This record gives sequence, C-alpha cells and structure tokens, in this order.
Amino acid sequence: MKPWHIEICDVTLRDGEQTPGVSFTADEKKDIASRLDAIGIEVIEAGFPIVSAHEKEMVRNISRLGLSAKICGLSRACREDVDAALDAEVDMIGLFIAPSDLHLKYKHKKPRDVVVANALEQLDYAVDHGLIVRFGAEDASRTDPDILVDIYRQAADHKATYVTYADTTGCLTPLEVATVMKDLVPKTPIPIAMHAHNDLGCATANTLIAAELGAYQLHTTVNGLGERAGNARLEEVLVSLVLKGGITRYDLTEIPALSERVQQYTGIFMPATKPVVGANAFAHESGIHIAAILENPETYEFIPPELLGLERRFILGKHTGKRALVHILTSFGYHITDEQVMQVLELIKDKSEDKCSINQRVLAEIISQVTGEDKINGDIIGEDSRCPGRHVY
Ligand SMILES: CC(=O)SCCNC(=O)CCNC(=O)[C@H](O)C(C)(C)COP(=O)(O)OP(=O)(O)OC[C@H]1O[C@@H](n2cnc3c(N)ncnc32)[C@H](O)[C@@H]1OP(=O)(O)O
Ligand SMILES: O=C(O)CCC(=O)C(=O)O
Repeated sequence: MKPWHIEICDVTLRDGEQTPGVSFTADEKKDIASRLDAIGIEVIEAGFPIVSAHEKEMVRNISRLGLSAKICGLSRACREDVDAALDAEVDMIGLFIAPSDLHLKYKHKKPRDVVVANALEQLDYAVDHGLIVRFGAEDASRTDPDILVDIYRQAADHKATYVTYADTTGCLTPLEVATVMKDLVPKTPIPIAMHAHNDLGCATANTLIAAELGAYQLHTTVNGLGERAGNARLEEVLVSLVLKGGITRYDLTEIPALSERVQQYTGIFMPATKPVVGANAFAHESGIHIAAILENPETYEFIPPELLGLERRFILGKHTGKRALVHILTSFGYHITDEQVMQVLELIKDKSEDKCSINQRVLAEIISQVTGEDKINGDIIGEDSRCPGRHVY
C-alpha cells in the first residue's frame, strides 16, 4: 500500500490551550513541544502570539528550541497579529478569516470581498517577511464550497503554502467530509489542512477520511483538547496513520508519557475507555478473550500495545475464566488442582460481584482459604497506576 501523503500540525499549544480553564506555563509548553518533536510531528502550532506579551514570549521560546518541527503561530487577518507572529520568530502562520455568510454578518461585519482582499494583503505582507503561510477558512464547513475554492485559489496566487478547511463547529459527519474533500482537493492548487472539531464525536474520523481523500496537513491535539468538545486526537490519528495509512515514521512510544503529562498540566483526565491512552485500552478481564489472547493476542487486539511501548494487562474479576486464572497463578509459581482452581474462581467472582477489587491481598486470602497456603509467592501483582484501586496482572 502507498502510504498516505500527510503531515501533522499539532495544535495542542493553541487550540488545545483554548480548552476552557486551561493555560500552560512556559515550561509546560516547552515540555509538550519537545515531546511532540520527539514523536516526529512535522509542525507544532505553539500559540497565538497576539493573545498576550507572555504568550508571544512563550512562542518565541519554542521557536528558539531548535526543534526539527516547524513552529507555527495563529494570526487573524490583521497586521498587528502578523507582526506579533514575526516577533515570536515562528516559521509559519495560520492566517485565518471566516468566509461563511453567518460569520461575515455577525463577526467580520463586512462583505466577503472586503474581508478577503484585506486578508490577501496580510498574506502578501507575511510572505514578504519570510513566513510560510497557511491561509485558513474558519467555519469552512458552513461555507459554499465554490466560494472556498475561489478563496483558496486566490490564496495560492498570493503564495500561501497551504489552505485550511476548518470544521470550526464540528458539524460534519465523515460522509459529508468525504463529499467535500472529493470536490475541493482536485480544484485546490495547494495542499489542504484539515482542522476538525469533535462536537459530534467525529473529529478523528473526519480527519482520517480527509487524509485518505487527499488532505495533507492534519490538525490534532493531545488527548483531544480544544474548544468545547475538542479537536481530533493526536494519539488516535497517529495510531490510525500507522495501522491504516502505512506511515512508519512516527515514534508512538512517546505518546503515553506525553498524554500523561498533558493530563497533569491540564487537570483533564482521560476516561478508562479512551482509545490508545485510557487505562483500559490494553486491559482485559473477560475469560473468553484472555483464553484466546494467550494463544494469539491478535484475536482480541487490533492495536498491539508494543506499538505504544506498553504491555497488555489482565484484570481478575467477575468475568475471569479458568484459563486466565491458571495463567496468572502459574506465573506466580502456583500449581493447584483443577478443583482448587474452580473454587478460587468462584470466590473471585463472588467477591467481584460484591464490587471488591481482586488485589494481591484479596487473591492471597482466597488462595489461602482454598489451599491452606498462607501467602502468595513473589511480588508481581501491582496496583494499576493508571486506574487507582485496581490491580493488574
Ligand atoms: C476558531 C478559533 O479557534 S479562532 C481563535 C480563537 N482564539 C482566541 O480567541 C484566543 C484568545 N483571544 C484573545 O486573547 C483575544 O480575543 C484577542 C487578543 C485575540 C483579541 O482581543 P480583542 O482585541 O479584545 O478583541 P475581542 O476578543 O473583543 O474581539 C475579537 C475581534 O477580532 C476580530 N476578528 C476575529 N477573527 C478575525 C479574523 N480572522 N481576522 C480579523 N479580525 C478578526 C473580531 O471581528 C473582533 O473585532 P472587533 O474588536 O473589531 O470587534
Ligand atoms: O485556521 C486555522 O488554522 C484554525 C481555525 C480554527 O481553530 C477553527 O476554525 O476551529
């Protein structure tokens, strides 16, 4: 398969920071940028320099880190915003306008041609000052595609390097994205960036379908941070690019620590069932699953945990089966009779149904009750650091 032709622009430090209540310190921004760079992310949107003097300085600090990634700053179509981005020493800017009728009427409060003409002037200014420009259409998903093509072509004529298709309100489904990308990609002379929001829970899917249909720059955030329901999730997009898009250049083993750091920095913690970085993403309790996984993990795992530098974990509980239990007991050096296994299993199920977590102490007590032995061998069982109160095997 030919690998998809894409790059990632991660916007955690800009749209991700627009998550209500979130603000990164300079050190946190630097840490996140460095970790994104270690993954191999091509473009890091480090912030929106006009927001404050401190924000501009933090973006400049990242520009000066000497990372391999290009550093981008967001900019309205205003001279002062472009100047702030220049002061922040970025490589590129995302210069945006909102060409939908709704935004023209209630936000820009000017006719489309006036807004576009002004934005093209700022584009010329930015290009003349050596910036790579991504010319963005905010609310593109509610803008007539013919109007978008016209604006994108003008931007290309004025030496923009990319144009952005932003589903600002997250109103699209994957089929709608497919329809619009099939229309826009062949008519647009420069690469399209896809910026998807997650209001319908479709941001990752919309980003992937756009990529498959020719969008080049994919916008993501770590843990899906971002305005309202957030943006397309970096971790989900990257795993999909590897497993579906044939792309091998990203180091996915950096993702768990990055996700963890961002959870600490933001106070926004991932649910256990969150794909890729949730505590359950590589955990199994069901007996039928573990019995098959012990033969071949592919039976019940599409994503190999090793891809993320992680290990699969087994949980003991109501859904444990005999083969899983024997596997766990054997790994501790226990060799008990079939009858004893069945007794241990029954007690595990009873306790679990009483909502008791089957931790090391509980398991040792059960085994001791059944076998008369008074302690479990070794110290292999540990508390699940990603799911306090639960024990993994
Ligand atoms: C879809 C997105 O995510 S867009 C990015 C959203 N991010 C942010 O808003 C970042 C945080 N924002 C801020 O710190 C502030 O809003 C600032 C510094 C950007 C601007 O602050 P202020 O000058 O106080 O303006 P305020 O926020 O009240 O209003 C926004 C102004 O930007 C204008 N504007 C919005 N988008 C654009 C654009 N693409 N090009 C030009 N002007 C724009 C609005 O029309 C409005 O203009 P007005 O002041 O003449 O009415
Ligand atoms: O144009 C861009 O690069 C960003 C747009 C954006 O953040 C949005 O529309 O949600």
